[in-house]
Amino acid sequence: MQINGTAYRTIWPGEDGASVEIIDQTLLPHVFEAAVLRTLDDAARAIVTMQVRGAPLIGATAAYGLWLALLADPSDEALDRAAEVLLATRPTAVNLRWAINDMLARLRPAAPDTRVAMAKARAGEICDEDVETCRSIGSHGLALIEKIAAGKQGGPVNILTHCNAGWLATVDWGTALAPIYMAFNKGIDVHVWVDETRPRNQGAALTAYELGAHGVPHRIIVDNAGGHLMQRGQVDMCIVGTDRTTASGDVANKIGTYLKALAAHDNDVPFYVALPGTTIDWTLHDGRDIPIEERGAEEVTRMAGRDGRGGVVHVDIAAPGSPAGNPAFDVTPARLVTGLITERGVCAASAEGLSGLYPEQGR
Ligand SMILES: CSC[C@@H](O)[C@@H](O)C(=O)COP(=O)(O)O
Repeated sequence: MQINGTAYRTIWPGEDGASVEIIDQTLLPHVFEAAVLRTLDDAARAIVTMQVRGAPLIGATAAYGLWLALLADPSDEALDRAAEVLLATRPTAVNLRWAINDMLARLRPAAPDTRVAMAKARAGEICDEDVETCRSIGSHGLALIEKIAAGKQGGPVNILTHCNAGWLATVDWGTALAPIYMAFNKGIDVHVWVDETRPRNQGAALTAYELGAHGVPHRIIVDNAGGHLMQRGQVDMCIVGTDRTTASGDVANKIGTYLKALAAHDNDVPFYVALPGTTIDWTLHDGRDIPIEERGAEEVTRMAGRDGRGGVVHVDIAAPGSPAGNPAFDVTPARLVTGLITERGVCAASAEGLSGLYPEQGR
């Protein structure tokens, strides 16, 4: 996607041949700046501190993290240790495990002296594949938006999204936002309701930033506004991303997604989830088995922002001394999901729907 006329991906190999660059998402929307990762620890830290975030991008960063580890030490032991370190960074997004397993399956049989080049090449391929996958998700989701647009008596197609599942959460295009970008590019009148997505505000900070940079009409709303807007007929469809989808179509996504799905169900608003095949955990059938990340209480009790001079400020918003809980994801049961938008097409959120699109997984 373009920022100020320049096309960017969210991650790319450095020109020195020994580093990886990322867009530092902890500085957005105020500062657009790249950060340089030179070591395994840099890559792991970037995932833990959420300089990079979003399920597909976490996977891509882990793949490059393995390459950085091998640059320092291409031995079997170093490879296994690096995989362990990266796997421990965040628990919910299964793309992390997918990318690490994909890399290990190719790198373990290789001789240490060929591993480094192989690792860099495969990490690059994972990124390229992610871009094409998201582009396909966009085309399949576009057809759904077009259908809704055709059935409307004028006015924009109002789409509600939660958290950030745009190009910043992937290598490019995004998952939930890819269909929206394609609809906008095609001249369809779209308007996006952007859930602010407390406590880290990925909606207000990142989704709004992306949509604004691309010129897509949008409005930021507080997380609790969605149900009200749906009751008033002001939401035509919801599209969200996911960090892990079970083989039966239960969907883990940013905390608050489940409540939006309940409100959508109650108001007959279609609720779609966009995902690449790498986000499906074929080993799980019950969404209650998905590990849910518990994050620090300070994300709930304090708000971070910028003052007029661009400095970071933290403001305490909670009663001093009150404890806080911070589950980062929730699970929306398949029965509340209208359809899954994948790179292979749209299917029902069910075991039958998913195995129909990915028959090789059943073998
Ligand atoms: C295409 S990304 C899908 C999800 O990863 C996204 O919706 C989300 O919940 C991101 O959570 P985050 O905690 O910001 O990594």
